[in-house]
Amino acid sequence: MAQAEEKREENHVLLVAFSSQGHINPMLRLGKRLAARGIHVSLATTEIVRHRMLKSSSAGAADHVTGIELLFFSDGLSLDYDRKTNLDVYMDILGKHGPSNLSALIKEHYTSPKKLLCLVTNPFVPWVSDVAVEYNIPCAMLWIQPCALYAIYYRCFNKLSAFPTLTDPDMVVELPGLPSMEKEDLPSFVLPNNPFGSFPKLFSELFQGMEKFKWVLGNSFYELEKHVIDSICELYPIRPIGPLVPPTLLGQDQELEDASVDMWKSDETCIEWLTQQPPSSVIYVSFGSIVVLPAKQMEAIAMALKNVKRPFLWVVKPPEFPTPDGAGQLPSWFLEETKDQGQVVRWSPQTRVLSHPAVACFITHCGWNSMLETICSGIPLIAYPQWTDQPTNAKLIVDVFKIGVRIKKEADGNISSEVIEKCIEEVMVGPAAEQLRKNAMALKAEAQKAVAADGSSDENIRLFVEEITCDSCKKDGLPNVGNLSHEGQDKVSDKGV
Ligand SMILES: O=c1ccn([C@@H]2O[C@H](COP(=O)(O)OP(=O)(O)O)[C@@H](O)[C@H]2O)c(=O)[nH]1
Ligand SMILES: O=C(O[C@@H]1O[C@H](CO)[C@@H](O)[C@H](O)[C@H]1O)c1ccc(O)c(O)c1
Repeated sequence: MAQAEEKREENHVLLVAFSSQGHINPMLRLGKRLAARGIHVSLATTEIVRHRMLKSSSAGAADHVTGIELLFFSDGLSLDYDRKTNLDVYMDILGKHGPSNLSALIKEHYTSPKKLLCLVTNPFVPWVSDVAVEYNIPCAMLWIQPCALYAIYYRCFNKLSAFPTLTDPDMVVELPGLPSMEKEDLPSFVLPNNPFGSFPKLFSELFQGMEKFKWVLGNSFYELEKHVIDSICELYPIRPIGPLVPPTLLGQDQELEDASVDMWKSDETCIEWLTQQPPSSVIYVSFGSIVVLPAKQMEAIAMALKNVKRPFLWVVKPPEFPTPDGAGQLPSWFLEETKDQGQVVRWSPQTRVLSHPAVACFITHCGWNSMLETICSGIPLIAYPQWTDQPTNAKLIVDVFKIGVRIKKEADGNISSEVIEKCIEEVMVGPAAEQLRKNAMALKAEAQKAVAADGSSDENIRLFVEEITCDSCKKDGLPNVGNLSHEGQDKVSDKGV
């Protein structure tokens, strides 16, 4: 036992993630890249994850993911509490109980916590940096959204730029390295009508206290977001180390195992069905793990899919708790009237779907994991963003990456099936569609280059490992330098920021 503990502390990094699949999986993939460079890695998250993992698989344990040990602490709520509907309460209770429960977990599992090389946290659990201070361990943050969002929040919550207010809700926001943004392009948490008070509070504390993080790593790649990455490098640099997606999507060794958890059991039958479809013919539709669309919007999508008469694969994830008025449910006529046209599943093996040759495009809520997976599959997107980072991600898809189109809402906030049908035709037929496909394939190639040996992201991981393991850096504290693999950020290290 004493020997095992000693090993655990030697060259060891502890990752701490918020409980959602889209937050844990990029952390695990970062863990895998650190492990490939000789670091021992564990990941701590809350008990609800263990519960969901056990429910989704036949395995009797949830203690390891491809060599990464999983540790769990309580978020202070019972397992059957509806965290999604009561998001503000959840974030508040997690912020109150998380720090002491994580601290107790560290004490229980590590005899000398000080020997940990680093704690790595993600944005929804920023208080991990206070636990790092308690044990005198350096702390890094893995930013799990586009670097653009990091730059927007940094400027907004440090009051460095003007953002919409109750008196000027329609102002256009101009920020360095980004296109002009109207209110529908901004993250919902910075808008005056945002109903989730916990997030502006959390982000204000996070972005006004960035000095607690010695490193900010980003799940993105330099070539994808160079202008905005350069624009923030003199404020508080972010080093892109992604995309953190399964190795098979990156053209890496097919034998390399992915590091990820599944909180829902995926329906593999859709892969057999895809195999029977013509190449580049299928419209894939999914809104991720959290979004539940109102009945009217489900109806508009259903109608559009039926009318375009193309094969489709639609993920309709049953809501975990009862929803009002048929939200998240298929219209009653849909399955019967489209039975020879498409498939509906409750949860798909999404990365296998996106890289399947039969898939032509993806109608998506624009969660960042889904977007990165699509970029790495080289297919165009149809953006239908809902909240948080998604509106800005949609703006990036259309105006910066130029790999898709966006479903425009009507004045009353609803969407019409005609508009969706038009978007589908735009990404599937004609010279504009051809250009989107070309752009998507070019970004896929850039993503593969970034993570390959000596690529920009690989170089940033190498640098991070060098810095967390270097004795003099540990003792003296590190300058917060950005990505040294390109010119813009070299300037920062010259100035010794
Ligand atoms: O049917 C599905 C839908 C989604 N996903 C995965 O769930 C994650 C969703 O993360 P994202 O950031 O896109 O959105 P969120 O669900 O967090 O809103 C992605 O990795 C998807 O590959 C999946 O495996 N099957
Ligand atoms: O933010 C939540 O989940 C998703 O995270 C992705 C990475 O940050 C993001 O790109 C995507 O748009 C989000 O939907 C999230 C929020 C609240 C909650 O209770 C969760 O379980 C997850």
